[in-house]
Amino acid sequence: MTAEGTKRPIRRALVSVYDKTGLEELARGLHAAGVQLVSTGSTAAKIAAAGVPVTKVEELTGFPECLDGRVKTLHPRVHAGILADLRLDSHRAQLQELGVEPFELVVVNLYPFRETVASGASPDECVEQIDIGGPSMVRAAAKNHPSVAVVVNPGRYDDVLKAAADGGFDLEGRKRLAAEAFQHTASYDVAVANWFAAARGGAADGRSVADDSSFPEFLGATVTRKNVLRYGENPHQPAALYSDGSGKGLAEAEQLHGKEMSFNNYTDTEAARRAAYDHTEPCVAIIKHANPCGIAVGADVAEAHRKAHACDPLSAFGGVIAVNRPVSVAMAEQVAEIFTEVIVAPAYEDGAVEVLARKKNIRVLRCADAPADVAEQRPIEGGLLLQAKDRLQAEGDDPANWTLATGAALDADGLAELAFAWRSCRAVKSNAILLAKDSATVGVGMGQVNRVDSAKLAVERAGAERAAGAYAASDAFFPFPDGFEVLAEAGVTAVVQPGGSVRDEQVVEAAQKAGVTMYFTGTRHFFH
Ligand SMILES: NC(=O)c1ncn([C@@H]2O[C@H](COP(=O)(O)O)[C@@H](O)[C@H]2O)c1NC=O
Repeated sequence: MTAEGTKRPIRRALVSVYDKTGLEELARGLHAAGVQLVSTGSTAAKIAAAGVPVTKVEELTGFPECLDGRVKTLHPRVHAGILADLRLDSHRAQLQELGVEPFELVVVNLYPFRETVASGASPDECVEQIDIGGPSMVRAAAKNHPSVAVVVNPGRYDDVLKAAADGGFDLEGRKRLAAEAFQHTASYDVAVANWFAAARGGAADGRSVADDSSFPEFLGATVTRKNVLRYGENPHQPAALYSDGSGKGLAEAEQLHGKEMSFNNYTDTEAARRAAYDHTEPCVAIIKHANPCGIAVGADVAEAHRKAHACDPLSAFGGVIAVNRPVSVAMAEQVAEIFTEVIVAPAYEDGAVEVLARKKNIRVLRCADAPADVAEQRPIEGGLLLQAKDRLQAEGDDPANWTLATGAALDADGLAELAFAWRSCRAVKSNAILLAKDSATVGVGMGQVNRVDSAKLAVERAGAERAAGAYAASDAFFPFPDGFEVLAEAGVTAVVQPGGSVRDEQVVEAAQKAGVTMYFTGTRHFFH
């Protein structure tokens, strides 16, 4: 059968919408195309006010809308009209017997449940905004797509009017609309289910009374495909980008210039933003393969960028840059000199994008918000792991709370240097050892399966001159003195580490012998 042959002329439409955008034009257009309209309370009132004839659903059902709108369309005269499979003689005959006329079009959009929750409304108000009749009609019409077209999005009204004037939607079109409709109700129900899961027990801190954990018993997510990417981590891996619909975060960043973002660009940019926003002063983080090749803070972003780049100019080639402040023209001029894959910032001063855009390929992203404090998910086969985000801790990450394990206490400037090293170390993956000077990284050791090799790498990267007098941070404790000794031999001034090893005493003794100041934070920041 041709697509033309599968068309279903639209004679009668059921319209019940919370969001009344475009409703008058839709009603006028449908009426002009000879479509009879049946509608609920305020939707019908608006259609009538636009001068378009409309039958109220109450006239159809012979039953008043009641219980504050909880029951309007939940009636066999409505649902039989939606669910009759008009391909079947038996269904058509039954409709005739029952005196029910079928609908060929259902236009519905739902009560604003998410928006009501986001507004901080009371539990009762949120519950009242759980639409029942709307999803019932949408699901019924979508199931019966061989006979009915269903529309849940005002953005589709132009298509509806074209179809109404042109013999109706064909089967392919009705299937597409049905798929959209089920996505719409699925995402709506997930929002409701998540809200219940979080609210169950009603504890103010969100804890479930059932098991006293802060984790919901049910975790639903609906994401929609935003882009198909060229490929994934490797060219033989197909990949795509999905958005959670919040309109926020890296997935929704605005691209101001440059080639399409790749899968690896996204993962590196995510890591770069995490690193840059760990600092409160103007900060620039340069990332390659999810690890920093330079992080620095400065009086302004141009200074921070110069210092971050100087850490490891070789590795910064082709890097991803994140900034926690608007990019100035001065910084843009510097970046434009260096091959850079991506730059992401909350904003760009006038003229900065134009300077960056001198390079054809650099991807320039604007992402207004700081990274959100959301729980982290990691899929594993058969499930996923969920953990709270590794936030900076008021206790262990504030030098005021550190314990001096050995050596002379640092003055305020020295402590600030060590605190910079500690905060930056959080951005380094697997056995992180980081050397810093003048609030800039100078040597980063990462990705090793033992801490000694990371220490050697950090020292080697820094070079003898920069390592001497540097401030060192280790993301986790030294299990033996050997890793520390590599740093001491290189001449570091001070080391900060969580402490907590069974051999802490030996490590502290080694520091004492070497005359190196050592602080314990009591907090660890693994990052894998
Ligand atoms: N209960 C019902 O029978 C019912 N039928 C339709 N609705 C919803 O009522 C709204 C439209 O109502 P009105 O036309 O009165 O503005 C739509 O969002 C629709 O999804 C209902 N409301 C909630 O469940």
